Amino acid sequence: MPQITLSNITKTYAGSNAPAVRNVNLTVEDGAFMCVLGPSGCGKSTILRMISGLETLTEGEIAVDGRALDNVATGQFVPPEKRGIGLVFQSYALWPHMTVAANIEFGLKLQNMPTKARKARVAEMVKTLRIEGLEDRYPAQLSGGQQQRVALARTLAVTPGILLLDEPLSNLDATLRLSMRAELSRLHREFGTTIVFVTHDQWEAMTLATQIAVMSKGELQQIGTPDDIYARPANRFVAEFIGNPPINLIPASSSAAQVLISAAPTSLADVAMIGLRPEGMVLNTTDGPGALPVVISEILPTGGAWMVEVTYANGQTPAHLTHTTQSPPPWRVGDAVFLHPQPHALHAFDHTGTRQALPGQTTPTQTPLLRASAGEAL
Ligand SMILES: Nc1ncnc2c1ncn2[C@@H]1O[C@H](COP(=O)(O)OP(=O)(O)OP(=O)(O)O)[C@@H](O)[C@H]1O
Repeated sequence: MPQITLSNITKTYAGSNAPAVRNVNLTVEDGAFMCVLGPSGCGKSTILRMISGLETLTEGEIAVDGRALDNVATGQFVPPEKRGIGLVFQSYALWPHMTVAANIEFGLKLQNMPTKARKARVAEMVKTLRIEGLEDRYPAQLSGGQQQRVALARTLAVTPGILLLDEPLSNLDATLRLSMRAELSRLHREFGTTIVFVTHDQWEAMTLATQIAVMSKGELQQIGTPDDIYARPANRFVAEFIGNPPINLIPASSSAAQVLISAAPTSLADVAMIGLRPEGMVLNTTDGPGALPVVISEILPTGGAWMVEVTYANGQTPAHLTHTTQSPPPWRVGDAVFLHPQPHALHAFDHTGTRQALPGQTTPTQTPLLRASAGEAL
């Protein structure tokens, strides 16, 4: 299956003075499930549309297995229909006047596949996508989730080496999203297709991706495995964007940060902000190195888990932190306890927002890109 390479790609739409995508370098390895993740308007769909050929580049090159599909310098441009790329958008764009079977068969007819082979392929896709019994219905007679499956079946029927998915699950309810996620994962395993999946949903990206590319304001912030992105965020933007509830951030100059970091022998000279993941701390009644004396200010059950808000009031500026736990907290609002940070859950960020590895921590496997502009994005 193919590898996709984006080299220094920039896109500035006509009439706009700021690029929607700026100087992005990204390699999607053969057989990868790459999620492009970021807030609305950060340029995710633009990247996908450029890979598909629906948008042209302003600068740079997109290549598949070393063959340029779009190269601004040489003027090379392969039209979308010649790229061998399947595309599924948020709106499924099924042909309304064709039945489910005819929709799936459509691309195979264009490929001049003989009738018998075509029918067999449609039957295979219907089975794979679990839409048996719906073959003779029209799109208007299907639920959103069924339409979604038909759109995927139609795209996968022509066995594209590359599959581009733009928020394909966003119109589905929570239960259907969950089962479609599992289905996408299964399809990726079965077909080995190289997938680029655009989403603003961090949970979707964390559960599906083999690699995640996090974007902000048209720029790539970090590329890594879900674990890299969560445990070793390259900068403050990534640390804050990933994680729910979000990471606790405390100015390094505050006395709360000084206490928390005292267990990790390090100089805070270059550090502007300390981050602590909500699940990366223990509350108990024992003092110790790095333990922060706090008071429980709120306990919120969230169904099988609890959010515990705590306040540290000893310094000049009080610090409010959120803790999450899977066990029922034995505390009551107003109880005084000690907060013990777990070393792996503590993060330090410098004045540009770039993460500084603390003693015993590693730096991200693939670092970022555009250090200065990552700072700008904060
Ligand atoms: N055809 C266009 N002409 C001009 N500007 C555009 C066009 N398409 C997108 N943009 C702008 O480019 C930027 C990136 O848009 P894009 O659709 O790639 O973002 P996105 O991350 O996919 O957002 P969303 O999650 O909301 O779909 C936005 O500021 C958007 O307004």
